[in-house]
Amino acid sequence: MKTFDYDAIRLLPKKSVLKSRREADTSVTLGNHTFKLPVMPANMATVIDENLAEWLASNGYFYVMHRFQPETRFDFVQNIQSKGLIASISLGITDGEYALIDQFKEAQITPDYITIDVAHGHSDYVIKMVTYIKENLPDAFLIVGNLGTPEAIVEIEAAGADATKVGIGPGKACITKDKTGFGTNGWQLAAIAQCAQVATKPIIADGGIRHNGDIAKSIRFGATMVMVGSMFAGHDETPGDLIEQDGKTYKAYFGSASAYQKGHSHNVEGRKLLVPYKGPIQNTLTEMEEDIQSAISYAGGRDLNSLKTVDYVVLTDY
Ligand SMILES: NC(=O)C1=CN([C@@H]2O[C@H](COP(=O)(O)OP(=O)(O)OC[C@H]3O[C@@H](n4cnc5c(N)ncnc54)[C@H](OP(=O)(O)O)[C@@H]3O)[C@@H](O)[C@H]2O)C=CC1
Ligand SMILES: Nc1nc2c(ncn2[C@@H]2O[C@H](COP(=O)(O)O)[C@@H](O)[C@H]2O)c(=O)[nH]1
Repeated sequence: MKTFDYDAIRLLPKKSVLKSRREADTSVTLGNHTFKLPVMPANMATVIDENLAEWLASNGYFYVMHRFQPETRFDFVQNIQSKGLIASISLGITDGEYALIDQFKEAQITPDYITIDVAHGHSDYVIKMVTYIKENLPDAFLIVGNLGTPEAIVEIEAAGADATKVGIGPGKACITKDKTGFGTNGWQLAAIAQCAQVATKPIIADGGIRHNGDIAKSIRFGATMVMVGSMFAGHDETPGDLIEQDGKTYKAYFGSASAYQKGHSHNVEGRKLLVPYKGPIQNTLTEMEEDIQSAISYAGGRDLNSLKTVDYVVLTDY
């Protein structure tokens, strides 16, 4: 099996048809809605909170709220939908999560997007949850993760997922490969390519995005959108206090399977690190948009579709 990752790939330019990069359209449709960028912040406690979720929804960006304050999710959905905004939440697969689905059904409230968020999404118990959600909240757009193989994509799509999320262990706060020996760390982009070959529904590339150019590369190899953790952590709007160290300013970024998030030390697969403080998140989103517009121009097109067919080289020294 040939493997490669983001750093080994260079996309090859085609003749541009744009007078200005500002003409390039970076919008993407997922389910019934169209968003400004093919990018979403990771559903992690140090990346998003309810305030940022509402800001993103109000400004045309997709988001997935995390599941680590489980008791707030019902009110969150009710509140954000009362403002005419999209509700997008995460669920686990433990018994209590079924009760939340029942609560939504009884109240006749359907979150617009639900993401099943577990480490190993290719699981009988994930399939059971997919089935339950599709039976009880059929109008919710269901994203299921995380997966890392074509077999998993085929089975989870067949179970009823509307989109799948690919990436086992490429995240910056991740220690899965060291703790278990498993995952797509080091070959995440090739894993996306393999999964995309069998996928009939959108794929979200999750983890390992270190540069804005990695967004274009993800789309070239089959992703519809990307999920970004560490690059979104550290902003004014992301959760956490500023930390001063050696004259520099940081914010904490910790894995959802870190002892810090779990509150215990069993089955830890994540770590805590500091990321540089980055100021307002709008600046980062604008830079991403401009870089994706440039990428579309290099691809010789007018929108994200043009990225899907560009040629590329694999650098052999990696
Ligand atoms: N993308 C990635 O590479 C990874 C992401 N994460 C993130 O960390 C958070 C916690 O993940 P997770 O531990 O799945 O969530 P949970 O702690 O909610 O566990 C999921 C459920 O599945 C059971 N389970 C069975 N086998 C596994 C397995 N191999 N790995 C994990 N759970 C298993 C667990 O039981 P029991 O605990 O008794 O085994 C638990 O009931 C999530 O937000 C997830 O996205 C974590 C690791 C990797
Ligand atoms: N193996 C682990 N993966 C984790 C954990 N917490 C989150 N994640 C995954 O990382 C991405 C974000 O990656 P980044 O490279 O953009 O920082 C996130 O969406 C999860 O899929 C964890 O504790 N362990």
